[in-house]
Amino acid sequence: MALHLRKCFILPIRSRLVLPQQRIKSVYTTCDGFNEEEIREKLQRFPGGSVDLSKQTSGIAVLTVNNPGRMNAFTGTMMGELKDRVDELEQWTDGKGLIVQGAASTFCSGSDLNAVRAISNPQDGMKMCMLMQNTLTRLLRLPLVSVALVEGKALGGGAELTTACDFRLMAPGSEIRFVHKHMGLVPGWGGAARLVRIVGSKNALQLLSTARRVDPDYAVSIGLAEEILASDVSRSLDQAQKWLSDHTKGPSPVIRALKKVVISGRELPLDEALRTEKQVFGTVWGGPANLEALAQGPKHKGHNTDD
Ligand SMILES: C[C@@H](C(=O)O)C(=O)SCCNC(=O)CCNC(=O)[C@H](O)C(C)(C)COP(=O)(O)OP(=O)(O)OC[C@H]1O[C@@H](n2cnc3c(N)ncnc32)[C@H](O)[C@@H]1OP(=O)(O)O
Repeated sequence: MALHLRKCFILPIRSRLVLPQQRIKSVYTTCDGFNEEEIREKLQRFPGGSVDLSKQTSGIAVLTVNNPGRMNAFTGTMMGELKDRVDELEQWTDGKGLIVQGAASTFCSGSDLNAVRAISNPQDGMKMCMLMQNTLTRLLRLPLVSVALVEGKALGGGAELTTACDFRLMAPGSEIRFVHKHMGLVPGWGGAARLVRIVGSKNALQLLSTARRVDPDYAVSIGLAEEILASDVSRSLDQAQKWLSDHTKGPSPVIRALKKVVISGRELPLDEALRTEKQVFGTVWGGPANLEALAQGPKHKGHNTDD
């Protein structure tokens, strides 16, 4: 074990965040006994569905959990595909926004119970856990403003997936539900750690210990969701696109830099967050967008500076 550890290079937390010109690092590495190939090979035995990604010239991408015959439950192969899509998004340097949705107007009903039954031993469960925690942590750390578009049901791992986005928009009648207690489980994809940071530990403990249905009104009241969409289900994605484009108006490098400084403010001790902020500031100060704004002179007279 000692020899094994000496071979590992444990990255300090600051180097695991998204820094300029640096790949986002994973939570678990070989030092933690994590072998991605091994768990992905095991999960390959549970095929079905897909995780689709469409990147638009607007700088907004749409990631779709696509397994409608099973309420968009994650099969084993879909867990691997989600990781591959996050890899793709990390390489997408023109991007500034991301919408995560489910197919057929419902979000996601968590892990495919058939896969769960087949890997229900602690060792395999924790390996699946490490794969999904790595992926969802990197998803949240992408330099993209991300929104979970919640229609229908987001249950179990599906509820955890909503917490791996910066924001949540909910369609009328939709629900987020941490059903883990009823499965004799706790969240394993990082959903508990993120939920505490979103709604606070009291609300998080209530949602987990009651496994209650969180409808849009309640979600907004506890800060789990930003807004409730208009009732026209056929336009949910359009509404989410409009909401996100309003929140990402401006040059992509600036929007990406803003997400980076918020990530470091959220995850790093103050001194390190300040150092990261200075580093990111250096990537935009005197950059094209800054120089163009200076050339235009003062323009922020009205309340809405986006006019
Ligand atoms: C903890 C976390 C983890 O892995 O760490 C997890 O996510 S464990 C998984 C946590 N998720 C759950 O416990 C949700 C389980 N699913 C449900 O409670 C229900 O299906 C709802 C999602 C509420 C939808 O109910 P509804 O009556 O509308 O439809 P339904 O139940 O007939 O489901 C339609 C079809 O989707 C399938 N289906 C639904 N959810 C599934 C799932 N998670 N895994 C595998 N199949 C699933 C059903 O078996 C059914 O297939 P057939 O027509 O062929 O019968």
